[in-house]
Amino acid sequence: MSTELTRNFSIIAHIDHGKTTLSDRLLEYTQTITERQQQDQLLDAMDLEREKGITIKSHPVAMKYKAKDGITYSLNLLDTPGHVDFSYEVARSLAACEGAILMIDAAQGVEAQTMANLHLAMEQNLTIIPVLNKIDLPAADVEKSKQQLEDILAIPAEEAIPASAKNGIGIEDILEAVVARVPPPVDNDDNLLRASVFDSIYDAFRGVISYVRVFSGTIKPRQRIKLFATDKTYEVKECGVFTPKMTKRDELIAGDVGYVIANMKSADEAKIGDTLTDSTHPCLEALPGYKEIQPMVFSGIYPVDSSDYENLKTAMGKLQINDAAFTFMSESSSALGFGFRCGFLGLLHMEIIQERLRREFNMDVISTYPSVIYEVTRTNGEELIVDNPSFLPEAQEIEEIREPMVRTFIMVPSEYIGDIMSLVMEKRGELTHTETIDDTRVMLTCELPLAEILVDFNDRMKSMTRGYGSMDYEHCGYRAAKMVKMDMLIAQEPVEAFSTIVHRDKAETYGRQLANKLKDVIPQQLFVVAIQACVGGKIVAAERISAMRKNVTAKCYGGDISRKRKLLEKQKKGKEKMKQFGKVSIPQEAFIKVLKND
Ligand SMILES: Nc1nc2c(ncn2[C@@H]2O[C@H](COP(=O)(O)OP(=O)(O)OP(=O)(O)O)[C@@H](O)[C@H]2O)c(=O)[nH]1
Repeated sequence: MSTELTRNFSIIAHIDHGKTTLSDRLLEYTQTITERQQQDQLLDAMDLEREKGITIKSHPVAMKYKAKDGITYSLNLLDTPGHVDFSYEVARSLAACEGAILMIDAAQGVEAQTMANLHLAMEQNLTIIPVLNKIDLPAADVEKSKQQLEDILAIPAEEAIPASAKNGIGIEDILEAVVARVPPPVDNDDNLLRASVFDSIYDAFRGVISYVRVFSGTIKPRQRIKLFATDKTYEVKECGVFTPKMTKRDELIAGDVGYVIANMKSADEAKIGDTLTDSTHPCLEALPGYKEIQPMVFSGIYPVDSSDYENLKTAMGKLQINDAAFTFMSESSSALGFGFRCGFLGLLHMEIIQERLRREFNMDVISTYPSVIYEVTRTNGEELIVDNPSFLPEAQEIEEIREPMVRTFIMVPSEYIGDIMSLVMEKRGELTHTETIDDTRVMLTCELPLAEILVDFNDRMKSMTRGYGSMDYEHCGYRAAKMVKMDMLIAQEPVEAFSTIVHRDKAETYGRQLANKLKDVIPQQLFVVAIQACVGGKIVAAERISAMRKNVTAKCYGGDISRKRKLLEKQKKGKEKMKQFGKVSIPQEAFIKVLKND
């Protein structure tokens, strides 16, 4: 079967540049959906996506388009998430395409994520169609955006298509460009089935649904298929395409983008990036690019009320079914009780999971300070991966610790360069490249430790630049660093919920901040309590809480025994909510306050 009339493409853009609006307009123009079916931003199906205004999951859709040459083409559009946490999904979706529409808001110009997403598309050798969107806005400056295309992205300005996704301007030009410029898929002539799984979801009624791009051969119901990563075989129950609703087809052929339902039990059996083939006539090699998604950021999530543990576990299980990138395993902490160690793709992903636990499952949770993954070489040559400070070996057993680094693109108005550079220095980063974007803006490329941008980097960059800065990052390997484990001792007892892995040069400052906070939240005891931040047995910061004798019955002179007893009862109850660390009792709220504040 010929793939001559098929075009597979994605839309990539900086957040808010109009990707979802353009997708909707393309569906409307090709009459894939009627205007009546059309709701605003149809492709962003999840509630949270709508609320946050960002696309999280990729949604493919098949369209028929009768071009000016009179021929009807099959167009497959793969929507991609805009945020860097999900760049793995962007890369997978792009691998299923031959072309990409690069959208640029003509009022804003090229932004940090425009660059990052364009790099991903160029790595896959895709044909790029630049679209200058929002030309209806008075602030739109098409000429300036064209100049930026040439200067920054090295894309010829005459290739750009001016458009307004909102008002439906330029839509036909975009579709014509897709047909004319994006090459049709190349069919492998051995006819063996090769399909790449670029997403999989779990549906309560239909089980696991794998989103696939067929590169060669065909998929049909009742065919036996095999997945490369697991070597497991399945029988195809149904296959079809997205219109955007799932629509059954008799077969999927080379070049098609669609879905396959086989008898799979859980979403992680159909791993994203895996290759699917026929089990009786398999292809010999998997398609390139199979890679497990690795969570980059870890944090403990604990139920505030310990009786919610089982409910929390069930809720996390449900979330994981549709989000293979989220991982969790049980862990316990003497301070927080039983909970889970969770892995995320990045901070936004972490925020989304926490928010969904609260909203969709009504869970009141507390999460510990986020940590990255460290690579550790022991003095005996053994290699370790450490995502939890408690598992870091003793300092004398460590030969080297390496931390994950990110290449960060920061686009800011020129007058803020100085401020941003000091922020980057403070965060142990290095400026590697500066480029002038236009007469008012520059783009700084920096290398920074991931751990340093986790918490407040983006917020501080935004407030420093009064909201005019934008940033994006990509992972760029590991680098050796002087990392140490810092313990907090309260009355000489280490409290592991507060242990962290920090850079040696920052241990004092961080230790002082934490000791100070703890001093405010730990109640006075009957004796002096020392709070000490300790690195390798050496105290780097300390605070003390003075002693107090809290005699709750002092005011009850005379013989009011029942009142006295009541007060003592009350005091006892209060104690139950405390956690005992050696001689000191710390109330649960103290942990929540310290950990939540960070
Ligand atoms: N004036 C104007 N506004 C537009 C146009 N296209 C999109 N918008 C608006 O820009 C905002 C962002 O558009 P979206 O389509 O959600 O952007 P997106 O790129 O899909 O965003 P993410 O899904 O977060 O990556 C919305 O408020 C749109 O209504 C346009 O051509 N003109």
